[in-house]
Amino acid sequence: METFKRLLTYYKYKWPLYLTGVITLSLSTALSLYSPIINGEMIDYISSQLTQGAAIDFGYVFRLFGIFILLIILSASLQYISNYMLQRVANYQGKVIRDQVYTRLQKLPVSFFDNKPPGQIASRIINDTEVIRQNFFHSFGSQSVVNLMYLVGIYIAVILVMPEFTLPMTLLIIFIILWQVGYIRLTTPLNASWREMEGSINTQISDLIQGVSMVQLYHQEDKQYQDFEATKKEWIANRDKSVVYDTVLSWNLSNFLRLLVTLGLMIYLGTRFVDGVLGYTVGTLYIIMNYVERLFGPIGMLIQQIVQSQQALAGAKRVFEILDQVPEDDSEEMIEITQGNVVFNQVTFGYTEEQTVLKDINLKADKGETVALVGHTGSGKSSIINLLFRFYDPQEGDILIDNQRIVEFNRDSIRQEMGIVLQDPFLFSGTIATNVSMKNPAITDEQVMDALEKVGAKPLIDKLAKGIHEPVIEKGQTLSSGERQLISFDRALVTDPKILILDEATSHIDSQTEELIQQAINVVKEGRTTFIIAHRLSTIQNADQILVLESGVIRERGKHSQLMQANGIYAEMFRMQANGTPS
Ligand SMILES: Nc1ncnc2c1ncn2[C@@H]1O[C@H](COP(=O)(O)OP(=O)(O)OP(=O)(O)O)[C@@H](O)[C@H]1O
Repeated sequence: METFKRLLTYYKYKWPLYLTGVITLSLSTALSLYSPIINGEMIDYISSQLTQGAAIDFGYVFRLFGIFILLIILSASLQYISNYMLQRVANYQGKVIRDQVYTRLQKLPVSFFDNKPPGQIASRIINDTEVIRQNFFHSFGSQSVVNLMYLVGIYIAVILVMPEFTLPMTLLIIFIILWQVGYIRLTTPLNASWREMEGSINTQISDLIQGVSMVQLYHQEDKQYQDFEATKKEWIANRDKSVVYDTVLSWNLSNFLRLLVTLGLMIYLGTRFVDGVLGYTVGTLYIIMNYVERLFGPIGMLIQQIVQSQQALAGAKRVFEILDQVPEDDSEEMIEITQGNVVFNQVTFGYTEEQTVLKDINLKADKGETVALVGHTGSGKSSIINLLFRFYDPQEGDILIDNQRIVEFNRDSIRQEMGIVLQDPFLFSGTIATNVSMKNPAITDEQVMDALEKVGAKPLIDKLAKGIHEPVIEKGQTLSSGERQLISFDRALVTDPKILILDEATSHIDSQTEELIQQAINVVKEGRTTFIIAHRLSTIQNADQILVLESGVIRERGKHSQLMQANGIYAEMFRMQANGTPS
């Protein structure tokens, strides 16, 4: 009920248009329901004239017929206009809810996305919001209003024409409502698990698309297909069950009731024959039969719409789960970074309470210095950077930039002064230029080009037909990983950050590109505080400090020569790499 009420609050958007749509629709319904009365009058007039042997006034008949046609045309036109208005409202409401989910996702802490498959989240934005738009705002919010009006209109009309029908009709409607409650109770859990399964299917497909090369490389096709098949089977079983409920309980019910009511009406009329004379005119009979016939259409559709609204409610629950996530509370205070001096003071951190990932980290990196973070996989190198970016905050200790505790400052203002080059840089759809400038209008093409030249990427641009305006497709898969890195160096350079993070910038590339990239690193490092996460120790021999991490603790620190002299973990890693054994 909470979810339902919350969806209703979306009617605050475009409510004047919605109201106009509903009023136009009421008019259309009233006209449509009035038309059989005109027909009934025409039938009664003709039959009474015929039985009395009197002449038929065709002018009168045509007038009635004309009114009937006019009513039908007017009603259909008004219905078209109201549909248009209500559909527009539904589209707008759908857009609002989609925007809300999207902007909320952007503001959520990075930790929200830990352990959440991207497919599941994408499914909430795309599928669930679409089901809400279609099944609730459009189908339930507007179409069911049409049907409800029809129903109420017919109810009132029948009471006026044949008052003795009030009780049976009321009982009929109560019966349908009770039937619905039972039906909804049966199908709600089914619909909820159906939406979950859709999310799971999305995840599997997006995993396949993103990791297709790995799947083929490791011959995982069959295994992946089996997993997909299992989810699909569950999905089909769920849908089959739902189809059984739908067919047995909804449409068939309405057909069954239609037969029952027509039969009841016939029996009742049979009892009304007194001395071979029926107490109603032929016109009244026509009106009653017409209304009874029309009654079932809206009931059937209303049932469908209630069913569909259940699917929308299941989707809405999942969407509201995201909307209810509390965005990170962020300080309004903007940090001012002029130097980029970084200090970690007794920092202890874990992603979860149970696991400490970094313990008592102390480090100091001044402007222009290069600090290399070294350690086996999982030792905590990236976690240090995550803390510096304020993707997470430490449980203990302080991180300072230019002597300011970063937890006290606005996250964006901190990140604005940081540049990052990842080992497998993420390129967005767009062009090379937009990937460098990150769509910042303040950055001109000349600046982009200038930065590209500085990092030695000019030859790459020269060979592209459209230069820096060459489209980037499929996350840059048409470029080599070295080329992607050069672009991301450029991205880092053009924003002129005070602090630079290079994440394994020299892995996975041939020696020629490595040289190019090494030169690019030297250019972008100039005058900035630089953190390098490197596995290839040969590239960090000139670093001002090398910190050797092991299980979240800094075990060794110093320059390359000092660490080699100490003959500890670093020296062993270095020797192993020099001998060609991976660390
Ligand atoms: N988002 C996360 N949620 C929970 N645990 C995490 C998360 N990210 C990393 N960890 C854990 O924290 C520890 C340190 O990981 P981190 O990524 O900092 O290591 P790393 O030294 O950068 O490793 P690599 O060289 O493989 O990138 C690991 O045990 C890892 O499993």
